[in-house]
Amino acid sequence: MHVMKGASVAAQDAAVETAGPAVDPVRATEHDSVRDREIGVEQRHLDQVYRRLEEKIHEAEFLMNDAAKRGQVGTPGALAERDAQVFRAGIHLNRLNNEFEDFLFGRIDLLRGKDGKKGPDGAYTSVEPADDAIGSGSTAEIAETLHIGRIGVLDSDYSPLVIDWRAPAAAPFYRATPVDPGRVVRRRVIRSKGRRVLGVEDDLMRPELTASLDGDALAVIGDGALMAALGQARGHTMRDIVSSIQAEQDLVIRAPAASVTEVSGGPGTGKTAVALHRAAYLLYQDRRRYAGGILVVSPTPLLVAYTEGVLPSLGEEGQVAIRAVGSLVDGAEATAYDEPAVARIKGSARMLKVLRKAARGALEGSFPAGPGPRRDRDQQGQLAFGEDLDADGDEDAAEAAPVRTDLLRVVAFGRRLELEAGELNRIRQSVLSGTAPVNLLRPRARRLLLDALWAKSGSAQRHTDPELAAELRSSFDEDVTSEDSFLAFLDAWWPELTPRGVLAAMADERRLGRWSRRILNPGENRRLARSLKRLGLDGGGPLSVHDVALLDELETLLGAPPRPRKRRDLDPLDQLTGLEELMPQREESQRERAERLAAERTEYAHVIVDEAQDLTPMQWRMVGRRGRHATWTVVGDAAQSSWSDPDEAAEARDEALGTRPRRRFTLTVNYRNPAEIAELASKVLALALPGMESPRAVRSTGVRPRFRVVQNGDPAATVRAEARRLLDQVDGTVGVVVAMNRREQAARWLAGLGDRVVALGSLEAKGLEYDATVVVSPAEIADESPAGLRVLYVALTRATQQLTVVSAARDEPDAEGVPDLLRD
Ligand SMILES: Nc1ncnc2c1ncn2[C@@H]1O[C@H](COP(=O)(O)OP(=O)(O)OP(=O)(O)O)[C@@H](O)[C@H]1O
Repeated sequence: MHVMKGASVAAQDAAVETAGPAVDPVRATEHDSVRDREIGVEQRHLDQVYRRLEEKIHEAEFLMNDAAKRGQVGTPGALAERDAQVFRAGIHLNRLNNEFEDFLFGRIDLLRGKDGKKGPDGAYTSVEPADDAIGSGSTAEIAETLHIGRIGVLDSDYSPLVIDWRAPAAAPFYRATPVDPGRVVRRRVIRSKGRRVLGVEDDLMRPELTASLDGDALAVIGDGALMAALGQARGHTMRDIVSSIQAEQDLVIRAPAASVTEVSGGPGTGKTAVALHRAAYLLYQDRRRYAGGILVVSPTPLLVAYTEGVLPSLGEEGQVAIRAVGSLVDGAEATAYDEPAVARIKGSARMLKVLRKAARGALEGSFPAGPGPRRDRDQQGQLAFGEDLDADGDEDAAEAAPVRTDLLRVVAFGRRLELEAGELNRIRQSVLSGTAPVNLLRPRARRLLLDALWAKSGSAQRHTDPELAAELRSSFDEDVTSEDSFLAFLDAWWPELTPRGVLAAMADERRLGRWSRRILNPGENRRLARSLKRLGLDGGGPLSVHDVALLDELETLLGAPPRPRKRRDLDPLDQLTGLEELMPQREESQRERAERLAAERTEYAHVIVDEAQDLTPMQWRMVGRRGRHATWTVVGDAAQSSWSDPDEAAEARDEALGTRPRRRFTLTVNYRNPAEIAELASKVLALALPGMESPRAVRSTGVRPRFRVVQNGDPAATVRAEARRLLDQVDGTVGVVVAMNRREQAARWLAGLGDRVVALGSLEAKGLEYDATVVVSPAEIADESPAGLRVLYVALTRATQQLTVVSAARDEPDAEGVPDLLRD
């Protein structure tokens, strides 16, 4: 591997480890003994850390048992806190023993600081060295050594054995550079597995110094912890980057949480990794504030699955919800994609107007032959719309004959009273003239019906005494509302609408046409209606990813109908103290309760949007509703946007983020793609967004992308052969990226090749990475949608090692097989 940035002694070291005889044996032995000695030093430290952790767990367990024995010692809060401590300590030890390859991963050796102040973690706080820290002849003594790990551990004398990576004292581990070293002389990355230290890699931040530690010269072993991490084979899950976070990334991770943090950067610059590490950092910084939960919005379930393990590996679980944008609404797990033309309509801000009309229109007697939407509940309580109900009704409808909504007929005070279509319509319009959600207007509609019937009854004039008049009125209302015919009418005339029900009603092209007049053109109207047919008559069918934002909007427009309150015997103490909220429920543990609350949560304290460039205006509205009082971190790359109208989305984004001040960061280094692949991808970037700069690739492999041309029009054999070849070449995963409509075909092409290789539609490749990729027919991907070139750019930037481009005839490949789109 040829390293493009900084000098690599790692290559030499690798040679020592693997090539043996190629290196001078005497030097190699010396080198090895220094390395072994340094590994031994770190091993002793790690042993000490484990001893201390075990001690702490025993301490916590003892306290716990002791407290339990003595029953009522301490407040419930203190007991719960102790419980939580034992629980956390147990988790940590379990993890330390089993999961982590590198619980302790870093170390910095520092010069004496300007002042002698220590922070809460026991480390000196000064960033700059004391004026006399460097002696004559550039000699210096190491004054402080800090070990950095996934959690902080204090020794019994409160000296720091391990500093939490998120603590201020750990920042120099990430920030120090030879240009701006601060107090750091040597930065060491420690590789360990379980309780065993396997290796160390050092970077010298002040190579000009002759530094010593406890009288011995400071040893320097290898370098390139970053390069080692980047060269590793990729699996099906993302790894954390905690031991090699780079300075520009660290600035974002530790940015203050106020308002909005916006991060842009090209493919592979670590935006997703940075966003997840930031979530862990924020929780560490201010756990109380973020107890309100952190929501990470991810574009696809595949990316959710890919990134899900990162936070637990950083010691954080429970407070962070990573949700795909198609799963933000409870009960909706959408994975289907609409064709681009339909997605474009559903995502557009114009849909808001259509939905507003639909939400109200669904109520009106706009259905042929009088009857309104039939109330018909399935298990999920969804409203089903009768498709153009026949006025004659069904044969077997005798017991549930459709209720007329153009005439209300009741008997009250022994008199027959009627309201006719015109009057009913006037009442409805008057109720609807307000802006309140439709379902919440039902009580008002009911009241106006009663007013109109009361007026008809002529009873108002019977008493002049206001008290008697009021009494009479109230018994009139009781009389009317206890009549089945009135209740049945109200249910039919002002039914409780559900989002799915209204969406399903929009599948009728004529009806939708009325609601979308002058908003969508007839072609768009037809497409939209046709796509919603998938929901079925009862609205219970499968949703597309874009339907979910419409559902969420409808939920707001319709409003949750008022539910009758559950009666329960109130303990007067409950009301006085709110104890019910504070006390742990007996039948539910603290932890279960936390999980339940997290599941029920609809608003969050912090919202992180990954791949933000892809949110449509309607999706921005949906995400915005979940963070109305939140602080935000928004990461994305305009060059990778699969949304056709970036200006419209930017507007919706501004609306969601409001006027909160924004802090902007740009990441500039591509850690994923070797230079050879990045260079090829930049050709598409130049076509998609002329003038946009590509991020700088940090390494090069010397392996150029390969080009293959499909024979006889069927890509199966060519793609399969390439996938097989790449599986032999790399240790990790291989991704085959095709146009969306070839997804299923492509899975068949790869049948039997094992689970290291996967087929992906172009939109699904978003955010993911593989050791090697095969991109099939760039032209086909580019032609899929108005944003096709940007989608192709995403597809071409997924590989960490090797890339093969397979062209079909429409790609117009040249003699070398290079498709037209990728030529100079
Ligand atoms: N500091 C780092 N140390 C080690 N690996 C890193 C570092 N920064 C990023 N990486 C690796 O680079 C790859 C790309 O990171 P990530 O997926 O977060 O980038 P991204 O900017 O979100 O990319 P894209 O926009 O293409 O989705 C990942 O494998 C990540 O682990």
